[in-house]
Amino acid sequence: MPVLVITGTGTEVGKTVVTAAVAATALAAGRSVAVLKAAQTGVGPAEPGDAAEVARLAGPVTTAELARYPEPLAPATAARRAGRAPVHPHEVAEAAAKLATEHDLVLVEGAGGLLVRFDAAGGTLADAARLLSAPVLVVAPAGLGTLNTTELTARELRSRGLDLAGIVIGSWPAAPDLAARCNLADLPDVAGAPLLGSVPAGSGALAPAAFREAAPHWLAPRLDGSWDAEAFRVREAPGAF
Ligand SMILES: Nc1ncnc2c1ncn2[C@@H]1O[C@H](COP(=O)(O)OP(=O)(O)OP(=O)(O)O)[C@@H](O)[C@H]1O
Ligand SMILES: C[C@H](N)[C@H](N)CCCCCC(=O)O
Ligand SMILES: [Mg+2]
Repeated sequence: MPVLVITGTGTEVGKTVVTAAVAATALAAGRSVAVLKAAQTGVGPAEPGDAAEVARLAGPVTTAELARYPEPLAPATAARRAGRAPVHPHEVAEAAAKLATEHDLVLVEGAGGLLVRFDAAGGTLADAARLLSAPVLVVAPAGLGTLNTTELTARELRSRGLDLAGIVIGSWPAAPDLAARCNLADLPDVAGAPLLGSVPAGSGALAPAAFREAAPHWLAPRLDGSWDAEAFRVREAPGAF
């Protein structure tokens, strides 16, 4: 199934920008793309959400959002406080599977990190990935502190039998410090999965045409949307790093 679940080590790590880069790369390779934001929090009804931001940066993708809660909180908390129905993992999986029948690639962006709760029963994006048997891409920051949160995320994925496709650095600094430079060797090691790319800091502010032109160069070829589940199981590090 052409579904890639995009999670991160936390919130504000660049999941949306990475999702846009993967979408732009797949579009440039001639593939049709859908972007599903499982639950959007912290955005008002008339404001663009993450899926709209992906479309703005990447180009013509189908966008979908299962629920929107205005308070900038975990989806389960925001739903409870709003007195509204939460989004359950099976609904995320069903929506992604439906989009997958009509698109070459479906990108599912979570909210915050992997174990952020979507419903009162503790359902998470990991549960949706499991229902979909979809590989998971982990977006991580560069710098001191990322090794621990990346390894925790990778271990949790593995303990659930999920396929960790690889790591992408969400915002690679123009002047990387010692810790960031060392991350290039250490992140794949602690994650047990390849570093599949890095998006330069500030890329989210590029003009869409410049973003679309540059995005394929930030990612390993396997993220062009032509991958299949088998290809993603290959664990060699990309030459670009
Ligand atoms: N490579 C980048 N270039 C420019 N801005 C970036 C980049 N990465 C992250 N940002 C900025 O950092 C902030 C967080 O990024 P982003 O919205 O992608 O986070 P997220 O991981 O998707 O968070 P959420 O959990 O809210 O979905 C945004 O303001 C975004 O513009
Ligand atoms: C509001 C924010 N930008 C995200 N949409 C939601 C992040 C939830 C994080 C919850 C947590 O880990 O404490
Ligand atoms: Mg986001």
